[in-house]
Amino acid sequence: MQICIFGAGAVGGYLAARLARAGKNVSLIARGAHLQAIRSQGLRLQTPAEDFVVHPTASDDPAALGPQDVVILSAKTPALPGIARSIAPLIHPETALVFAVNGIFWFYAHGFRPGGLGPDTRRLDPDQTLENLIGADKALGMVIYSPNTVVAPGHVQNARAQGDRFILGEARQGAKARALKVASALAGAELDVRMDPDIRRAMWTKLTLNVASSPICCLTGQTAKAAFANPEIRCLAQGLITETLAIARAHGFELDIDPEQQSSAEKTDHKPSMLQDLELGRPMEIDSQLLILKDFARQLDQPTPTLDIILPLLVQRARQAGAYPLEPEMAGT
Ligand SMILES: NC(=O)C1=CN([C@@H]2O[C@H](COP(=O)(O)OP(=O)(O)OC[C@H]3O[C@@H](n4cnc5c(N)ncnc54)[C@H](OP(=O)(O)O)[C@@H]3O)[C@@H](O)[C@H]2O)C=CC1
Ligand SMILES: CC(C)(CO)C(=O)C(=O)O
Repeated sequence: MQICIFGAGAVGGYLAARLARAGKNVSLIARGAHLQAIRSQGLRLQTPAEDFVVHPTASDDPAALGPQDVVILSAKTPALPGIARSIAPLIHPETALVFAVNGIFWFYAHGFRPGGLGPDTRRLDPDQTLENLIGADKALGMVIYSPNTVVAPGHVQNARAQGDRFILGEARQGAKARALKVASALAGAELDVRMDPDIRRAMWTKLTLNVASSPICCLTGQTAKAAFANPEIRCLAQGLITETLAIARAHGFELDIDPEQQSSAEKTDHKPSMLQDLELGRPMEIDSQLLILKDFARQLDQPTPTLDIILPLLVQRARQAGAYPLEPEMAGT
């Protein structure tokens, strides 16, 4: 099985390091100083429990790697259309394309109409680049519980001693052939990969973490552990989680999540990936993690009073850092 990690940054680097150490046939698409470092010194993964270096093949040119059985795309969502435009050399008719990202998957609405009403997901693939160049039939989603940071070129740090896990499911409701193939490709690499035929439910569950930690950590400049130690901020986090649970419920997903417990779930000193992007002035996932929630809510006339306060502040902060476009966002904030 040929596995390629496209976007071998924090999460992709974590996966690539574990797969390479297990002797899997894994290659990476990376770029810039990170690529140079991986080529010259290898890819280093440091966790609270271990620290090791692997030497997988790495390139910035998909044509140099050729067709793959599994491609894991683990870049920030604003980068996905650009990746789709360059990915053709990695794909053969049976390739499984795994979107290992936070937020609402771009393929969310594909073939899925709870209650007959399909949510409007245009914000996630506005030019339909992903739909046209990849297509939901080949796509899988991966929900990630693994806090990682690229701390220097070629060097990924993981903040959790144990408990990292990756949930995998196909975009197409009821399909499982590709998911089985990916799970078997990833097996035996010290990765806790679980298959879930209802990947949208797993996605909503994870989003109830990001909906609070992403904006609050960006606005405070702190980790979730530090920011949520303040009871008033924890209360704000619970408001965001409660609104997200209501949106999920209205769209057909009743989640058994207690906002109070969920707002205390983050116990590591990890800076959320959105805060990492803000600090580096890199495109932030505000559309796919947050603004899309307002689209979903508006479609069913649901109020989102807490999101309505937080999101304009976050967008303003992101624009000031050059990490979000200046033009008005599609559905306003
Ligand atoms: N980091 C974390 O702890 C977690 C992240 N996630 C989610 O996982 C996904 C990936 O996040 P994360 O790993 O943090 O992201 P990173 O930014 O660390 O890594 C993405 C990598 O993709 C590279 N990339 C982007 N576009 C291209 C391209 N066209 N060609 C080559 N390389 C490219 C980036 O390069 P460059 O830097 O040059 O742009 C970067 O190295 C996100 O959806 C995030 O929300 C989920 C759980 C935890
Ligand atoms: C690990 C976690 C949950 C932290 O918020 C995350 O998803 C991220 O960093 O984007």
